[in-house]
Amino acid sequence: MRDRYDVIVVGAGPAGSITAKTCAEAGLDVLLIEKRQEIGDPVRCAEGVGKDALKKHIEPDNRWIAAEVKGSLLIAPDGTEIKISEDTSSMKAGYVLERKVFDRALAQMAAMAGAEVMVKTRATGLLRSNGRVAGIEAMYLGETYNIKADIVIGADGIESKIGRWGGIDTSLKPADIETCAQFLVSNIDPGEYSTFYLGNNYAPGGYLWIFPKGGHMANVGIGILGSKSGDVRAISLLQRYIHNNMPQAKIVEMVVGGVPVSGPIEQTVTDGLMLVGDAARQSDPLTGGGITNAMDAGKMAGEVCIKAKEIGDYSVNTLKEYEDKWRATIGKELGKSLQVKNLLIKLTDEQLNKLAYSLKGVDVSNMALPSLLFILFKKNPKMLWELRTLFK
Ligand SMILES: Cc1cc2nc3c(=O)[nH]c(=O)nc-3n(C[C@H](O)[C@H](O)[C@H](O)COP(=O)(O)OP(=O)(O)OC[C@H]3O[C@@H](n4cnc5c(N)ncnc54)[C@H](O)[C@@H]3O)c2cc1C
Repeated sequence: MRDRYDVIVVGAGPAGSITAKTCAEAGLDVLLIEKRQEIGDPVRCAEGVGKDALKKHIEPDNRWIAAEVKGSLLIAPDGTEIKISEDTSSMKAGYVLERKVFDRALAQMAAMAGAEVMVKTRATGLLRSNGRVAGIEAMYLGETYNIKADIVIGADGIESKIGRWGGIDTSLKPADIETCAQFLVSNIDPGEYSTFYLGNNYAPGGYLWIFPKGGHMANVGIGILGSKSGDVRAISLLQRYIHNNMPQAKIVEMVVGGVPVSGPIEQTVTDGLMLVGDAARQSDPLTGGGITNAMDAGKMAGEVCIKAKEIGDYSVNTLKEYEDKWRATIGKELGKSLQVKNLLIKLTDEQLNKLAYSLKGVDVSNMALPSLLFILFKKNPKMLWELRTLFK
């Protein structure tokens, strides 16, 4: 480790590794640090991604693809099924990853591009110079180091402290967090679709998912909205579901974690600092998916670092280009998803059933989620009136 870099990236998840790789490929001096001793482990993810969104960044590799899924199956509270095919759906159809291997492969790409990678290295504070962020304080093997940089990237996930230390408000209210519990179970046959169960009985303000992982295994999890859960815990609902519906299942791994579902936050850059991925609350408020958004944002942030280095300006004036770019792309989609989520969480189970019935006789199998929503809106204008602005 040196005492100075062009860019320091804190957090070696998908956001951090893609940012580091993008910068290193352009010849910038990059340090990528990860507080855990193994990149990608423990997993905090259901590991579903869309094929096309992923392929923009990395060639699919069987080392980290656990299973391919044909599409998504949405199950209404009364059991009515809606099947959407893989090709056009934005519902996390495509691959179910082995994130322990995937995250490491992304960090390896950053390393191969020239980034220095350090594990078991935790950012513990930010350095400042002339009022701007100018590096980090880090803890490595019990020693504290001050490492300077022109730009610090906060890619430190939902638990991000970098933003707060940099004076950016990243606080999340209970209504902004989906609290999740998941078991990797074996001895089941989950089929070839990612399945989503909706309804308050399964998951208040969220959903229950079953993602096939190949070899008679699946990620079975529940996410519930902090503001809707009351005394109910995601883990208890999950245990009940497994007990009642998959008595033969053997639990081989457990995951707990939170997903930010706030939609776009006010600010993600300041002088010498940018936030990417979950640290910037860029996961989808409707689906909870954040892997490919994190990668897209990492690429955008990396490109802006390169530009900043070229012109020698690391102030918010230059870094703001990243904020403008992600808001115009990822941010727009997050805004729409937030609108849909905010309506869906208000619907009763009966209303959800009604929505599912209204698709009877309609072939939705090759429909993308926006088209599906449009049809639902056309058939249920009163119930979905709040969403009318989405279809202008
Ligand atoms: C239960 C669950 C299920 C999910 N399922 C899906 C899904 O199916 N599909 C999907 O697309 N998304 C899913 N997500 C969301 C997805 O996991 C995240 O959106 C994604 O990992 C965000 O990537 P990231 O790089 O921003 O953050 P992370 O992957 O969280 O990486 C942040 C990294 O920063 C490190 N770090 C934190 N603080 C410090 C520090 N001070 N110093 C050094 N390192 C630090 C952390 O250890 C971590 O490795 C799920 C999330 C949960 C909790």
